[in-house]
Amino acid sequence: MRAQPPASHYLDGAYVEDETGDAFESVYPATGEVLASLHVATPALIERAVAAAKRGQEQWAAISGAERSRVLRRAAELMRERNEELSQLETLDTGKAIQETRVADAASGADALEYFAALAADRRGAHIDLPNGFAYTRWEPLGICAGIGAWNYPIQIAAWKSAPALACGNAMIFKPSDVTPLSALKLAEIYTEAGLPAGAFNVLQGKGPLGAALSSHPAIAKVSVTGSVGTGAKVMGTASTTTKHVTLELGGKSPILVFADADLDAAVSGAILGNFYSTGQICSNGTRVFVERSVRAAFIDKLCRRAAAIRLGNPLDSETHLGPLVSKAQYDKVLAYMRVGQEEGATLACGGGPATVTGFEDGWFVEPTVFTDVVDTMTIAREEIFGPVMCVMEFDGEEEVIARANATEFGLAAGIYTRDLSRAHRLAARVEAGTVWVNAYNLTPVEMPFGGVKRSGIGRENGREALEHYSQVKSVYVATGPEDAPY
Ligand SMILES: NC(=O)c1ccc[n+]([C@@H]2O[C@H](COP(=O)([O-])OP(=O)(O)OC[C@H]3O[C@@H](n4cnc5c(N)ncnc54)[C@H](O)[C@@H]3O)[C@@H](O)[C@H]2O)c1
Repeated sequence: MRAQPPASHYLDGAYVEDETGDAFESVYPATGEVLASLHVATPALIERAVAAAKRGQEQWAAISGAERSRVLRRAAELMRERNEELSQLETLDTGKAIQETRVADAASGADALEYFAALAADRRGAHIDLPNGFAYTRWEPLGICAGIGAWNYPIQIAAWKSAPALACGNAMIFKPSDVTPLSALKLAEIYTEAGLPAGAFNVLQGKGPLGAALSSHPAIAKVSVTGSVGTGAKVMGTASTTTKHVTLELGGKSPILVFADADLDAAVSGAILGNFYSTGQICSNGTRVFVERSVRAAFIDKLCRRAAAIRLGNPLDSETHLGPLVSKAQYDKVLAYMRVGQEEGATLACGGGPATVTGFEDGWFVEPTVFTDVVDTMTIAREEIFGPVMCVMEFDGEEEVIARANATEFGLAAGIYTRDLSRAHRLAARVEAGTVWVNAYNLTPVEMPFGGVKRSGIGRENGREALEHYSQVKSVYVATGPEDAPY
């Protein structure tokens, strides 16, 4: 199985290769087969990308908002037309089941392009009346922005970052994760075909050191990273050396609160989607499921019956629910957490180990896993696992559960299942999270801002709020009368 792109990088409107950069490979997680061989960007290539982005940004920012909107809309159309091709590529690169990638990856990226296309044409400042004149504000682009992606939603992340950046008149240099390097190149092709000026969107391949080089480059004004809390902290440190703007979309250990009055079937669906979708590799997953004591047994019974029906299999088969984990490293990490959970005394209600899929014996498949009798201090209840591993805990009453839900360094998301809407709103205000779902979980429409509090991040993607993270306001004071000098 091959998915070799014409070259490793895309800059200044074309594919570019530089074989002097270290070689690395992208593999299909279901079989371990090599999909593509690529090279890491060299320092010379980084400089070429920065020079191209500077030219591209000047040209792009000089055209009208309405024109920028047309280009982004055309790119969204192309993404939708190519959804099947892009979904297959994403499934090969990530191992995620095609039934997911068809609806949640390029399609979600196209939503972002469309949404920010609409806003591109409507960027306007304020008029402020003053005693001796007036002031007005101008929203201006930042310049060159760097985007750094994680491997779980490669093309979606590239689109969620580049769409608001481009809408505001910036250029972007995007670095996908080296684990999933392929689909961002396809997005670059689409932008060029849609009429984006050369250099306004570039893709450089590489690992941590390339991310660090972009985060410290003096000509780059902003860096937006999606990744782990540790990486976010490093990026913030590096970016501080040149006082860059940062957006950090980081990890989580989010709570789902299930009250006794909830629709239990809906709560079980939320817990399943919020733990097993994308084989559990989602930042906002609700991996700590707190269930009110009186419904605990019924909840676990329904949950395990539903989990047992999850189909692991060929990721390219439309009937498959779950594919493998993305890499051997992630497979080893998730299995280690499954062992630690048992060693620390949690009860294994279902799953708990590697899974064998006929015809894909070399794939990195693991069983959807539910631990019960989990105590808040256990490792599996505190650390982000990033695999299909759910912890179920019981609670008695609102005060107890909100304190326990908030007792974490993370603050990405939370879910509340109850029929008592006063309680839902009361707790939505008290839970420390960037996004709260009431009687739903893990839905991220582009119209709604998304991001974390506490160590889960800074800044927001999506929604109108994202534009403020890709532009800066300039105040212009205009005097309409004489100014008295005090001396
Ligand atoms: N909040 C969100 O929106 C969101 C979305 C998806 C994933 N995530 C998080 O991402 C993590 C999983 O993805 P991952 O394993 O690819 O994360 P990671 O932190 O290992 O890597 C993320 C990206 O940062 C780059 N990087 C690594 N070191 C760097 C450095 N020193 N400077 C600059 N860049 C550097 C990597 O090459 C990669 O492109 C999880 O913690 C998950 O919660 C968050």
